[in-house]
Amino acid sequence: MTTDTTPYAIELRDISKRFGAVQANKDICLQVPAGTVHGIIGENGAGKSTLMSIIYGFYEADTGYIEVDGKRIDIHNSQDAINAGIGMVHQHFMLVENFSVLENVILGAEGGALLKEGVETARVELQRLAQEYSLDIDVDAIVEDLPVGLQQRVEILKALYRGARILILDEPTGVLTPQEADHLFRILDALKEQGVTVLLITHKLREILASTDNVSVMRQGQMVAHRETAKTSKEELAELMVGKKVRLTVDKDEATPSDVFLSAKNISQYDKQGVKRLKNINLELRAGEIVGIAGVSGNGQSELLNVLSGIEPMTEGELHVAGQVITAKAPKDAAQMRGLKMAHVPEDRHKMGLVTGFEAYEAAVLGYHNSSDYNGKVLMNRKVMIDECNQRMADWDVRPPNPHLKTANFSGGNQQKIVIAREVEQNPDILLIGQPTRGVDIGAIENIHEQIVKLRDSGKAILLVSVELDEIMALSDRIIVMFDGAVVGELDAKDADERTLGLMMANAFNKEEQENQKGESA
Ligand SMILES: Nc1ncnc2c1ncn2[C@@H]1O[C@H](COP(=O)(O)OP(=O)(O)OP(=O)(O)O)[C@@H](O)[C@H]1O
Repeated sequence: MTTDTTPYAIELRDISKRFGAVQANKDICLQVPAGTVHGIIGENGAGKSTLMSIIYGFYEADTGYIEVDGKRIDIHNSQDAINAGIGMVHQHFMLVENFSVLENVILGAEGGALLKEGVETARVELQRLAQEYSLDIDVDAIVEDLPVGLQQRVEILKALYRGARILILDEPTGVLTPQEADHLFRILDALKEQGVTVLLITHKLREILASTDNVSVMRQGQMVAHRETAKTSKEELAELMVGKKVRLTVDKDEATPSDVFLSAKNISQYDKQGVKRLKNINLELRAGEIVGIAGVSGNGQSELLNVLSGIEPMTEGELHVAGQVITAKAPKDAAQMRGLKMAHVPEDRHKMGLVTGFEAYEAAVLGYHNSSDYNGKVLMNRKVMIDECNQRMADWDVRPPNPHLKTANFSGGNQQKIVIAREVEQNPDILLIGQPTRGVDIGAIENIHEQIVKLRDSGKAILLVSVELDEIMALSDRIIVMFDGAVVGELDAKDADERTLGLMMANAFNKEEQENQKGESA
């Protein structure tokens, strides 16, 4: 109970959950007042997603129970959670892509909605919800045509339509552009105003400070601290999460770039529909430098990484790498690019970085599995693979350090460490790296950034794509800005600030400068 005897919207009492040897949650207690946004933070593998999965009925707790509005409820599956007014927006959306927003929302909650009047009633209800919560969405749009930010709003609508009064958001901004993230936080304000309670999991302390009322910290399966957000700081929260002081900036000396390792000349790419996704890209990557690509996602950065890494062919242009000229007529695939000492950390670890059914030691050699280091004459050399995996898990602090755990069963941030370690430890001449710290906790970010700078200092070339402007500014020596498939500007990282980059990313920089000049001369 809260002090004024209003029951908490949700209260967790001594929740514990074990997976084999791993105690994922231990005696977790949490009290969340109604109409508040409650942040939950913790290192990768601390047990946040497990706890949310228990609340939403994906897992059953071994011991402990949950109260909603002061009443104990038994949650054995997601339907029980939905019946108790709990909704969840997952990191990976669960939508039918070729269905409309309306169809997605009523799917599984049809009741009478399958009948014609039912659909109309649902449409009216959806429009009302969309308006009430600032969701700004066309209910007849087809989901696959919507950008990720809007797809996420469909997930929120789905939960609200099912009557959710408690909404769980697991890393909701991981895939959003800064503008989409801002809109999401406006939606959270609207939800709060209507008395909805939000549980927000995020690694971004800036978001915690900006949008939550209270925050709880998990470490190694336990709840170790609760704070009122207004009375804490980034530094305190980082320390509470990791158990030691964390450096929140990147420490690096000035770059001394030398030989050109990669040169893209007039590279263009058309997609299957004939739309030009990459427009005459020219760029050079030199030994000993980190080049950051800034841009609102969807402006060609992913296509650029895919073409440079050999995952997709270019349509026009030339790529010069390690003395070889790669063209649309003489393309190379990803395996051949690896042979040119180019490594690639893909933006989406699930789709391209890992095979989630593989054990960690198998995933740790993916793409390099034909190397004679791992591939014996007849069978794979498992002992070498497992020994190496053990070593990397120790060096990169992968938790749990178990080479035989399926990669699906590692937490998101630990999956990311497995992928990055695999690519960096090949000691490539060129590293293409997309969203290196997505879903990664603050302590592990520090380590990943250090490793990237170390690679640069050993004379390697790094191309970094990230939606995190802070990360681009902190790591890069040079920043290239993309807009609508083209390079629209380049800056020395020393001259970059958030405002300039933001304007360049919206292709509005020169326009604003011109406006300013007009204003001055008037
Ligand atoms: N189905 C499962 N089988 C075995 N172990 C699991 C399973 N799900 C989670 N774990 C383990 O439980 C622990 C907690 O994982 P969880 O995903 O809850 O962490 P998290 O705090 O959400 O991490 P992240 O920030 O990286 O997403 C981890 O050690 C993880 O490997």
